[in-house]
Amino acid sequence: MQAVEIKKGIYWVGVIDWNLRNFHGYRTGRGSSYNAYLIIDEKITLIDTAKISFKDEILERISSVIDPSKIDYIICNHLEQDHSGSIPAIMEKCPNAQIFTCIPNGLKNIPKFYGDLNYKGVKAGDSLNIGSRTLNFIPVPMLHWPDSMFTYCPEEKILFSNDGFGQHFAATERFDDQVDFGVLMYEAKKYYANILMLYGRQAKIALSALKDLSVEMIATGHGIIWRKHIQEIIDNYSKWAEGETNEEAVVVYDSMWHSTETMARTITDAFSCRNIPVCMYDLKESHISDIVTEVLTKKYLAVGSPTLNNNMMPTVAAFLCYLKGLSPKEHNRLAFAFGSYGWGGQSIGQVEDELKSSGFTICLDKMSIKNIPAKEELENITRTMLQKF
Ligand SMILES: Cc1cc2nc3c(=O)[nH]c(=O)nc-3n(C[C@H](O)[C@H](O)[C@H](O)COP(=O)(O)O)c2cc1C
Repeated sequence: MQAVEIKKGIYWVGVIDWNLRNFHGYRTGRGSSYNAYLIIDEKITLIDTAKISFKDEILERISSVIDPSKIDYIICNHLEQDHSGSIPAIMEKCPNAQIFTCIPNGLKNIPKFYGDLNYKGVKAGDSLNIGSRTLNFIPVPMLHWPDSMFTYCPEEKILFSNDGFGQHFAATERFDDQVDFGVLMYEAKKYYANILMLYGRQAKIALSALKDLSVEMIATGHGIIWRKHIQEIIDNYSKWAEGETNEEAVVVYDSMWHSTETMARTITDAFSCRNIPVCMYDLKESHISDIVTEVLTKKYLAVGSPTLNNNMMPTVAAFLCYLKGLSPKEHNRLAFAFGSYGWGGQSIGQVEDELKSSGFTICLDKMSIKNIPAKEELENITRTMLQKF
């Protein structure tokens, strides 16, 4: 387990989690990594750690550079256990090390995680001299926990951004110019959609804090380090945080006997007839974390469910629950509901209500069809869609 020198005297000592496929409900098809960075200076400094299950691996990587007992400072940019979980194991090796965490929320909460250790709170504008280098602390509260912060090293022009700009992407390569750019940006978008979409306001504040910094490397807490495509990822974060959407559509549904599915196909076809790029997802086959990645940048969303026992289908309810949590309410996105039913037909109104309470503007009356759609009913959907779009 060798460290990777990312700049003279600065080492990646993280962990690659090749087999991670489910990260608190987010499907991580490409695995992930927990990136930690070791700076060799007068004060040996470790920035972030890794999940507790990988404590031996991170210690081995650190040991390939120095004896871990020599660590003076540990910067905890974020308390979540994928970044902080190995702190106790590392502190056993360097019991006199000082742990830096954000004031007030990091300092207040960290004892609940790791008990009584040598903590020091830092706030915006604070800096730490570690010898020939300085570390400046930039709290980014709610990006995506109250304690989240970035650490910036002006002498090296490196931003240690923790969850900001990260991606769940396991790879032996460490830099953005070494991996496929399309895959990398897709995974960065998927990360933003699933973890940060609801914090657009906070993302904009974080981006404005970076405006005056000279950054040559963004050393993320997950995935690949940015050094070539820094402007592209910052530009995309600005667009995502603004809630910019393209004239594109997403159609999402579940169906028991294909009637709602037939409606979904008709709706998809109508978008396509209007040259609105559209993708269609059956919730039995597609994962909600992949679907919200598309929703992030597409203007229209159509959601369909048949009625099952006076309700929408549980798959649709799960999708809408996830979407409601992530939806930035201030963005003007357009949506409508559709579905087939047998008698009461409650599901379609329920879907519409959920879309409204997720902050979507309803752009078309809900479309309900009793039992199997007749040809004229489908033609009516097409006509309505073509008139609207
Ligand atoms: C187990 C089951 C429960 C159902 N419950 C309801 C219901 O409570 N209210 C209703 O209007 N239709 C109900 N239906 C009828 C379906 O909504 C109807 O068959 C619809 O056309 C199915 O659409 P789909 O082909 O997209 O699955 C039920 C159907 C099944 C199989």
